[in-house]
Amino acid sequence: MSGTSAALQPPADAAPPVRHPDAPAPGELLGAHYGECFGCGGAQPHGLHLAARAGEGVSVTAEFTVRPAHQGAPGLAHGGVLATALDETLGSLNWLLRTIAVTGRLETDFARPVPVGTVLYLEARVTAVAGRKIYSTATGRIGGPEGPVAVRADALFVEVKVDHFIDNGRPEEIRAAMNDPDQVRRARAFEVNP
Ligand SMILES: CCCCCCCCCC(=O)SCCNC(=O)CCNC(=O)[C@H](O)C(C)(C)COP(=O)(O)OP(=O)(O)OC[C@H]1O[C@@H](n2cnc3c(N)ncnc32)[C@H](O)[C@@H]1OP(=O)(O)O
Repeated sequence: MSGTSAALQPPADAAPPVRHPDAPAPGELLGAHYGECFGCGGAQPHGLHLAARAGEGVSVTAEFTVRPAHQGAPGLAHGGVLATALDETLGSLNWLLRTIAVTGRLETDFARPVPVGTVLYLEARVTAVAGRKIYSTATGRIGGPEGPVAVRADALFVEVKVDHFIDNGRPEEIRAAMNDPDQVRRARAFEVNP
């Protein structure tokens, strides 16, 4: 069973997404937006270490290998971890729009169990943009990039200013991020979005 709630239906005045002219080229790895991110950061030992790659248009692909630390039931991936993989992949679409945005709503279908050791092949694309609202959709396949869909999600991301993180994040991590030139460069690249 699957379906999307009314909150995830783009309004009539929504526009197709526009790939930013400075977006990474199709095939290019996007890299982590933050080293400590549970979804994509390299500094989280039990994180997903999800590596997203730019696709055509406003789309990305990503792979995530389910490890023992990601279990829910014995030998199976935890549903929340799979939702995280979808959320992170959908979030990485914002690199192609050059927009800072956070997940407002995420609706997930779990269609097949995903065993430990499985590579989840994720694919996401933006479907529409309406003001600050970014509508997107993602699938996660198993057995190969063309394999059966195990999980899927529809999401609404909401554009925010960089102050969203500065005002709400724990001061220790904000201070450390602001003292990291690479982190500041990544944030600035998004902030000057025309
Ligand atoms: C540097 C790059 C960083 C990328 C990080 C990616 C990491 C992976 C993605 C994540 O996991 S992000 C972390 C999880 N998400 C959050 O922590 C967000 C927490 N929520 C908020 O901070 C606010 O609720 C939010 C910024 C989403 C919205 O608050 P605002 O006060 O800015 O906006 P507002 O409430 O006015 O809503 C703006 C529009 O979005 C709509 N909206 C907001 N939340 C919604 C919702 N949950 N469902 C449906 N619609 C929603 C809202 O109805 C409205 O529509 P209209 O413009 O048509 O009136």
